[in-house]
Amino acid sequence: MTWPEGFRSGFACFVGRPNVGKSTLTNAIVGQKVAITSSRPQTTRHAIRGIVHREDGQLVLVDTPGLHKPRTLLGERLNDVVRTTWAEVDVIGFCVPADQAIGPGDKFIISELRKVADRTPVVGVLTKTDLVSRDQIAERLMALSQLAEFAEIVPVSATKGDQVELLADLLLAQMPPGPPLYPDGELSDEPETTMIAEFVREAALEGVRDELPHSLAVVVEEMIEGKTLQIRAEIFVERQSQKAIVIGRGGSRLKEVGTQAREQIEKMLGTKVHLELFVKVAKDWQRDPRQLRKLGF
Ligand SMILES: Nc1nc2c(ncn2[C@@H]2O[C@H](COP(=O)(O)OP(=O)(O)OP(=O)(O)O)[C@@H](O)[C@H]2O)c(=O)[nH]1
Repeated sequence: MTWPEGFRSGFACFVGRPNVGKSTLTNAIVGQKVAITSSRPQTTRHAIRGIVHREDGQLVLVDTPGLHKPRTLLGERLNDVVRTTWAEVDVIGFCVPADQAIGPGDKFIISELRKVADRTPVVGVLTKTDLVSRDQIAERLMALSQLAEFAEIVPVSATKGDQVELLADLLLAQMPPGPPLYPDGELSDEPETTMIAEFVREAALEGVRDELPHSLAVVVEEMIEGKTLQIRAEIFVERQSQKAIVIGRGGSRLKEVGTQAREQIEKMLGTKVHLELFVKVAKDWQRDPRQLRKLGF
C-alpha cells in the first residue's frame, strides 16, 4: 500500500483523573462535529471518539474508561480494559488541570501507565490554562515535568482553543508512518453507514414503493457515541408530495419508519440506538453530480 510521503497515522488517548477536561479536549481537537464511524471500529476494539484528518496525517482518538482503585472484581476487569487500551495506542496524552495541584491520584495513574505502556510516548498536557495566571501555569508545568519522563509537555485551554492545534501536532509527530486508517470526511465509505442508510431506505419504501419509485435516497449525517449510539439521517425525496407520503399523517409513517429501521440497526450493531430522521426535498437530485456524490452514488 502506498500513502503520501511523510504521512503518519495512529491511535491516541487522553488519560487523567475525572473532570480534568479529557472529553472537552477531545472535542476541541476533533472539531465541532464529532463524526464517529460506529460502535465497532475495524482496527481497534475501543470506542472511537473522533478522528482528526489532516494533510500530513490522521489521528484517531479513542476512549478509555477511568482507572479506579479496584475494590471489586468488576473494578479489576475495568482496569484491565484501561490497561489494554494504554498498551495498544501509539501515544498517550496525560492530562492534569492547571487549577489544581498534582496529587496522589495523578501519581497513581502515571505509575500504572508506566507499568503497562513503558515504551508508549506520553505527552504531558496541562489543561484549563484559562483558569489561572501565567505564573501559575509556569509553576504547574514545572511540577508536571518532575512527575515523569514526558515526550513533550504542553499547556492548553480546550475552551479557549489555546494551543489545541499545537497539541494535535505533537501527538501526530509521535505516530508511526502509515496510510490513513479511516476514510476522510463523509461517512458514506463506511460499510456500516451504508447499511444503516439502506435499512432506513427499506423502511421508508415499505408499503409505498409504487408511489416513490426510486426517488428516495438516505444519507447518514452524523453518528455520536454514548450510552446509546445517536444517529441522524436524512431521507431525500424529489418532490414535496413525496415528502408528505414519507412523513404521513401527523408524522405517523415517519415514526414507524424510524422504529423499524432502528430495530434493524440495533440488531446489526448490538447497541442501543437513538435514530433521528429528517425528510428533505432535493429537487432533481438524480441529475446533480454533487448531490449524487453526497448521497453515495
Ligand atoms: N475553564 C475551562 N474549563 C474546562 C476546560 N476543559 C474542560 N473544562 C471543564 O471541566 C469540566 C470537566 O470537563 P470534561 O471534559 O468533562 O472532563 P473529563 O476529564 O472528560 O471528565 P470525565 O469524563 O469525568 O473523566 C467541564 O465542566 C468542562 O467544561 C478548559 O480548557 N477551560
